[in-house]
Amino acid sequence: MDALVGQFSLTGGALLVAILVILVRPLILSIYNLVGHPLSPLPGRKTWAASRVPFLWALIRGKLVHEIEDMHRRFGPIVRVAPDEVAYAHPDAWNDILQAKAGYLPFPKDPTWWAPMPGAAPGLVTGVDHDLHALVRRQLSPGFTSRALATQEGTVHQYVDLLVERWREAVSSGQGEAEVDVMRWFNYMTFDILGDLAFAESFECLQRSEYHGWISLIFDNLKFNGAMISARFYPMVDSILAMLIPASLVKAQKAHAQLIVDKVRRRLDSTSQRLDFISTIQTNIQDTDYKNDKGLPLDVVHATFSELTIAGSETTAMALSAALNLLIHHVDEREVLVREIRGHFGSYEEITVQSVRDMVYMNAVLNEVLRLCPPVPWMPPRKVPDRGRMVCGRWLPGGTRVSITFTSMHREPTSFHAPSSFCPERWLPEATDNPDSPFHNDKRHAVQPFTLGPHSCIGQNLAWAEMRIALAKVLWSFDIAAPEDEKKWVVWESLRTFLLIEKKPIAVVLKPRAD
Ligand code: HEM
Repeated sequence: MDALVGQFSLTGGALLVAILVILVRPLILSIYNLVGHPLSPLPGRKTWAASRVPFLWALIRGKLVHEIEDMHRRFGPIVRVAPDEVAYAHPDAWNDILQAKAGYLPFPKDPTWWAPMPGAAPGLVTGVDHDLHALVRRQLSPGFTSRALATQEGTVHQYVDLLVERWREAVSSGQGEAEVDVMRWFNYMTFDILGDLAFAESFECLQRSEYHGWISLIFDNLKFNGAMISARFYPMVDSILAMLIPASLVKAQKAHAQLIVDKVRRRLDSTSQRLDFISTIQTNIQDTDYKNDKGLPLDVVHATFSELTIAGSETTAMALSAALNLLIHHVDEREVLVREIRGHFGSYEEITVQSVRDMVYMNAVLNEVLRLCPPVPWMPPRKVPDRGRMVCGRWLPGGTRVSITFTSMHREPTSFHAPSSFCPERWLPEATDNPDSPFHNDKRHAVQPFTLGPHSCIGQNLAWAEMRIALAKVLWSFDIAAPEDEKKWVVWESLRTFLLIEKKPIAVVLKPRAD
């Protein structure tokens, strides 16, 4: 009996200790985070400073960028958003975090956010190792130069023309007008272009007027991927979540990984001489350890091309969808742009990469679209190197996470006049050159939708070419308007954001141009 009582009290004692550890440890940690942590003096919401939980909860609900923007408006351009993380809406942060400085490398990517899923190989985006990233980037870069773009231009026209043709068909079968979901159609177009330039075979979305299964899987799992990454902060939750992944999803993911492997193999086996994304690395692919060899391991190539397919399609489609969504509701700006496009060209065929490049108002519109609706909503954290560094004039200890939400940076009231309004004129020479313009003092360099430094967007030349050509050809061909039913109108700011922005139909009414 005594032994039984002893055993009970031993078990009870152990339980008590366990409860104390589970409950009291986080409490003590939260108090330390609030009053004793080196980041304690920074402004922000106390609940977010005390624990990582509110941050992750906001991410899982798709509200992270909205909540952080709200904090910036209340507390200023530098806020503490988690016990060990600071978010910036101050323009100096771009250079301080992302650019190399005398004797210093830029801040490395935080592996908690950026590293590949367990068992997966790293690629260009998930390559947190500096040497690996530099090697992949060096090998891919020749496929993204202006010279390469000149040879790739025909592919861009091919799919933009197919989009315009599909929309013409919709208008004629709709007796002179059609309502289309431009989000869906621009995604068809950009994925087809990317597929062609990366693998020499399109995803055939425009031909079939539907998403390829590979793309649907990515879009359907936006929320899930955010949750998976959030779980990395809590190893126990991470392991449990890994066990809860439905077998059907694991199977679908494997099949889709295999699809990229097959596409890469077919492209490598072909004798094509064109300058696309793979041709420049074709001779350097090796099945060896990259540290001891100049070649790229094949699994790194697979991971890179999988990442490239998403990074190079979804983003440009988002920008174009946002552009039309703004233009259907801003009649004056739309009329100026349409006049510029229709006055500039004698025919549809005259629209080329070269001829659209210097269109002043179109560039102003697109810059303003990228400022208000950045396709990549959030730059997940970089980490301050071990010995600590200055960011925006303040010392941060090594290991601090630093991040930037583009919408907060791009709408910071201390950087922009009328920060939340659609004003393409802020980008025109009249604003930059004339001290009387209300936009003269705008900090335009705060707008960096492609970021800066060695990890900045490798595809920005192509993105600009696609955006300008597609916008010019669509507005050359059609008059556009908002649907009459206001329930179909989309407020961009209300879209949820996981790691990417959620896809919602953006309805636009198309008619053949009247003039
Ligand atoms: C409007 C369209 C686009 C926007 C706004 C955009 C934006 C971005 C941003 C913000 C990054 C992350 C940079 C960082 O972590 O510092 C990025 C990276 C990247 N983008 Fe884009 N992008 C666009 C289009 C494209 C296109 C068309 C391609 C390729 C065809 C592309 C390929 C990539 C790749 C491969 C990376 C990773 C680069 C690296 O880590 O070295 N993007 N992009």
